[in-house]
Amino acid sequence: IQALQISENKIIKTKMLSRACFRQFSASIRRMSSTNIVETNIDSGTGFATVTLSQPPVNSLDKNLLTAITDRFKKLSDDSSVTGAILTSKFDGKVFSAGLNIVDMFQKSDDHLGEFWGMVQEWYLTIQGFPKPLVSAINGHAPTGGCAMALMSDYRVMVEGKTIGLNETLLGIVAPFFFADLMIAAVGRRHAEFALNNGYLYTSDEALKIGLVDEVVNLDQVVPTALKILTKMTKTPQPAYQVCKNFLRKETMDTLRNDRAGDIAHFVGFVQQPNVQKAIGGYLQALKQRKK
Ligand SMILES: CCCCCCCCCCCC/C=C/CC(=O)SCCNC(=O)CCNC(=O)[C@H](O)C(C)(C)COP(=O)(O)OP(=O)(O)OC[C@H]1O[C@@H](n2cnc3c(N)ncnc32)[C@H](O)[C@@H]1OP(=O)(O)O
Repeated sequence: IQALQISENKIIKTKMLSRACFRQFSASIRRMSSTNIVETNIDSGTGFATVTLSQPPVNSLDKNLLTAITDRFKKLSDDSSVTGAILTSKFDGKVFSAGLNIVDMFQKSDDHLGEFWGMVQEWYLTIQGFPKPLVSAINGHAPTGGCAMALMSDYRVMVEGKTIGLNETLLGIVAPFFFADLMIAAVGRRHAEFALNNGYLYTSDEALKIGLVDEVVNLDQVVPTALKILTKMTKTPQPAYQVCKNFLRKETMDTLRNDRAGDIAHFVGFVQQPNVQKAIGGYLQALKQRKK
């Protein structure tokens, strides 16, 4: 009987302990009501939000994902309990993001293209204007728009052995001016001209050499390294951080804000050209056939 009582007490203690652990865990990690394509967890101890892009197969930025990311960052901006954020991908070791969804630019009406580009503008203005420290944990390939999204963060930690770059010209399209300015801000005009004109995709190590990313680490160190630097960045007095970030980024953002309709018209006119459509169609086909 005594033995039974002891083991029952042990069970009760174990249950109490696991409940306490659960309470502690749920108190420290808050899961934001996320869409399943953008998962967000907030650590209530540090106030760090981890935003994980989770749209299979490659996080291509279609209308749904652009809207979900934009909404998420707007909420994180407004949430005073959030001190900073990490942007990463669920498909670690594979793809951070494959950039804008090419299907959204192929054989579409002017209205579809216009709406799509309006969402691209909003996505750019929201992440680039995110007032808190933002670190990209680039845990896979980041071509074109995936690279642009990483460039919108304040620090980039990349996994070894993958590729990153604004390689639009290889598709027969041209990176918009606000992508180009992101590259110029990171690597300077000389490297940016070479990178954009030639649609150059950099390996992680090459990207580190020109300053396109700030650190290259192995896969299991990507997020921990991003957290370490975010901890440092959030120690800077935040009103000063925000004012400084806004001041440094304002000019290009204002150029876009002041003529969003003109920029949309420019995009639609450019993409609807028969030779551009032909190039996009050929590229899409090549992507599909790569696997065969
Ligand atoms: C007069 C002068 C005016 C100048 C004006 C300028 C105005 C603006 C002009 C227009 C600007 C447009 C800007 C565009 C920016 C972009 O972001 S374009 C996006 C380009 N993206 C890419 O090139 C990346 C392509 N993808 C890849 O390289 C690879 O998929 C990968 C390395 C990311 C991953 O490789 P892997 O893991 O092997 O996966 P895959 O088998 O290749 O792909 C799986 C699946 O996804 C499809 N897919 C891949 N990427 C995209 C994409 N970006 N969009 C849509 N779909 C994509 C791929 O086809 C596979 O589909 P299936 O499974 O075969 O169906």
